[in-house]
Amino acid sequence: MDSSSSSAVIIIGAGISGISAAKVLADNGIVDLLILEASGRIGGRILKESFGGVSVELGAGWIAGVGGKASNPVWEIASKFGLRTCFSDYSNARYNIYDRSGKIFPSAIAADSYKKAVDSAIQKLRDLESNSVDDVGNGAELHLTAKTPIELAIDFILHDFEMAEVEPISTYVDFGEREFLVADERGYEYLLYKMAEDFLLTSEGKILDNRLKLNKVVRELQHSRNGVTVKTEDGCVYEANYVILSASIGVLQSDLICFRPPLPRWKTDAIGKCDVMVYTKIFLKFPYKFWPCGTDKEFFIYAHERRGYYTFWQQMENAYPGSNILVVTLTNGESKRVEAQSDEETLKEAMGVLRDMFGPDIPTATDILVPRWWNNRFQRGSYSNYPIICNNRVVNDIKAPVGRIFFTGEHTSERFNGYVHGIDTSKALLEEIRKDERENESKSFLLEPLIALSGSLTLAQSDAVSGLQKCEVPTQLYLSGKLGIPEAIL
Ligand SMILES: Cc1cc2nc3c(=O)[nH]c(=O)nc-3n(C[C@H](O)[C@H](O)[C@H](O)COP(=O)(O)OP(=O)(O)OC[C@H]3O[C@@H](n4cnc5c(N)ncnc54)[C@H](O)[C@@H]3O)c2cc1C
Repeated sequence: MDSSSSSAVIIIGAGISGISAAKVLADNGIVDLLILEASGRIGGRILKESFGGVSVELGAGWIAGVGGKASNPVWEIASKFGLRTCFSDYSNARYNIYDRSGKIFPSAIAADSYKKAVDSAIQKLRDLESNSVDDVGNGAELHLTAKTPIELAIDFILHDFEMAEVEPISTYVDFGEREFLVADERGYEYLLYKMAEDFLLTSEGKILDNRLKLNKVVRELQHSRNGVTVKTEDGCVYEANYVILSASIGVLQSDLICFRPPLPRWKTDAIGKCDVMVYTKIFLKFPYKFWPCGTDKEFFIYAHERRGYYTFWQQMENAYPGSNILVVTLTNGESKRVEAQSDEETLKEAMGVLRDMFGPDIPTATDILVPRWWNNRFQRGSYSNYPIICNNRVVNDIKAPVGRIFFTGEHTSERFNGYVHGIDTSKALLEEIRKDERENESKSFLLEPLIALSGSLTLAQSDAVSGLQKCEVPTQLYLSGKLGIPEAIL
């Protein structure tokens, strides 16, 4: 067991943001780091699992935003390491909408319903914008008028899926409107291992570096102007000058990590304002295909009077020919409901829906996989869901440091929250450390006579001397926009 080891920086969480933060620090010569990860692996919400003979992505599955003027950095890394991907064409989904008797809605009706839903949502969005309210809910306002099964189904795919027509999606705006599904046996997480290889000791695909500690659940962060003490569930204690916390917004909203002293009110208020989206991909394996195939049939939709009831389906034939796998996506309330029931019950419901669409004679799935992101105490949901018209202050407060604790993770990115890429990493901390070093150099020069004396002082007195090398400027100055991050903490 580690007892009270000390590092320059402790990074909590080894998802994409924790690993990229560590890489930025290491690339800049800060190698005295420690990564504490609660689970037994790196990757966080980038997670593959073997299912039905192939590798499926339970978390992030798509590289969203490709083909535009600017290059998507995740796409660049994926291309560099030869990750196998498959283009996803959502544009036909609206022409594959099934009613409960298995009939496909005529394309004219589907197109018309789709246009009406988009127009009405855009109009409502404009109304909300012109009301200049600070924070406007998470989309519920946009879909109040959907009533019939087809309207509800379209509404679900417009809002619970990102189909660019309604809310401008920053990944599309910045990087292009194409999306590629990762279909690689090594998984999306392979990119993380390749990133880690650059700065951690690895051998044959395994990370051997003892600066990465798995199964270390951080339960307490005790912080002061001098540093941070990190306590883990197994009773270990680690000291650091700084901490970077990459736990998800759902975890920050839970009581998993206790802060001593508690986080200030502006911080907890901001954390509380961000909604958590639950997004669940349920995988079903069949003995043979009974659904129509082809590139224009990759996605299909089930129109039911209950919004989001097994609405959005994807067949995996384009990604993995011959795999005979279907994926259905549930969100929020439906996700939580399904997480709480047995997989047998979920299988029964899903088969009921498939039999509505394809008739009573289709075979029952031989296997089912139901991820449980909501009930995972290291995730508590799938990704952050900021209000549609959001005062930037909320995101800024969520990412602002508190003393020596810095925050990173998808929820701290103004433009790309909810996605794998664009995550703010440790550049702010890096500047802070550099500044700290410069200040310490000049201050220790000035304090040399005092420090020389400290040999004859009591412990408390010498602490006070080292305390003289620090000064505190309220983090609120950072928040008021008067200071940048480094100035705010020093
Ligand atoms: C179902 C699903 C589908 C998605 N689809 C896409 C997609 O198609 N495209 C896309 O770009 N993005 C997608 N995302 C979002 C994407 O996965 C995330 O934005 C991204 O992976 C978040 O990375 P992160 O490092 O910020 O957080 P995480 O990956 O959650 O990393 C945080 C890490 O912190 C650890 N941790 C938490 N608490 C503690 C603690 N107390 N002590 C120590 N460690 C702790 C966790 O175990 C975790 O490993 C999806 C996510 C989900 C769940």
